[in-house]
Amino acid sequence: MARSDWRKLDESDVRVRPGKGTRPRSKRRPAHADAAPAMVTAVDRGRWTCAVEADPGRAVTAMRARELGRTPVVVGDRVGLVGDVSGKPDTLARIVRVEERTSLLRRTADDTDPYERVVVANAEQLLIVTSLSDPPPRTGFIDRCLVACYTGGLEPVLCLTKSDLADPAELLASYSDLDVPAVVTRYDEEPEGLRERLDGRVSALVGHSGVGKSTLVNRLVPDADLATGEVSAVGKGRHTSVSAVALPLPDGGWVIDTPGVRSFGLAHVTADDIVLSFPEFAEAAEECPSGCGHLGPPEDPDCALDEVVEGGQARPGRLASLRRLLASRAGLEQP
Ligand SMILES: Nc1nc2c(ncn2[C@@H]2O[C@H](COP(=O)(O)OP(=O)(O)OP(=O)(O)O)[C@@H](O)[C@H]2O)c(=O)[nH]1
Ligand SMILES: [Zn+2]
Repeated sequence: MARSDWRKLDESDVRVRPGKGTRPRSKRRPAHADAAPAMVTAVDRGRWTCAVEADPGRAVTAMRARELGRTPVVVGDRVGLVGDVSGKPDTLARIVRVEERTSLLRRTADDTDPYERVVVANAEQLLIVTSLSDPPPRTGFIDRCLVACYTGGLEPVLCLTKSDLADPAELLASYSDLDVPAVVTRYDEEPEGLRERLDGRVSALVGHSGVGKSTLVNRLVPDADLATGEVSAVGKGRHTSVSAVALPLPDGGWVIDTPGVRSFGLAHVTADDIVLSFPEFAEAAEECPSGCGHLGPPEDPDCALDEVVEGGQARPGRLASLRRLLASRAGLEQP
């Protein structure tokens, strides 16, 4: 899959190599060469929970070193830790380094939070959890997730739940032209296909309330309730974690649950960003008039993408799917 130039989306989110800025190198910096590599698994009010690479079972609580300034540090970030990394009660390590991110998943701004924020860094794939019935699937949501994947550098995976209630064939058919991998699950069967997909990888999960995401997470991660309970005990009760949390899979890999994430910020996404994820159309898009939205006639009568299909270099279904994604982005711009 061609990667779009998602790194340009928002400089402030991606300024992840501290030390390159205006701040002079401090004398202490060389000591950070042996900072312990770790991954952020949870964030809660100025404290970061990290899993040390050498011993992933050890949960280390850390603060952000002053020299990092306001560099955002989110779940999935690969960091360097110094200080007390024993993970013993009442100890506190310091995050002195944040590695360059390989992917970004960004949340839409809402009323309580006027800024778009990175929710998860470095996830390799996004599991788009959708129930086949009760609640019925919403393709608009799926499409927006796909755009977030293509522009954020994640591989999308459709996870269709509750197949005991409805046949997945129709929904699968409507995504077949996008070549999105899909797994189908039901709660009375072991999710073996899903386990295989997740094995050894870092995967974020997103889905609307009621689609069966908790049911899945509990199945995949024994003691998931326990793990989330620990980090979400912020006066709201054990199971109301509101930010992403990474949970270790028993055989290696992580699932990052994203409670409360209902959609993704597409405000900075351009039509070209999306087209770049479709290699067969990327070149033709350069022939389009500037500012072309690539929707085709009547909106974009001179769009060059139709010629790719007419010339037999791409399936018509691919262009239709691409344009459906483009339209879901364009729809956001209307009041
Ligand atoms: N028929 C059927 N019901 C399911 C399946 N998976 C989950 N459910 C039911 O769907 C409801 C919602 O499941 P949850 O796992 O709580 O869904 P969720 O997406 O985590 O929703 P929230 O907890 O609200 O975030 C529950 O009543 C589950 O028992 C399934 O495969 N088939
Ligand atoms: Zn065009």
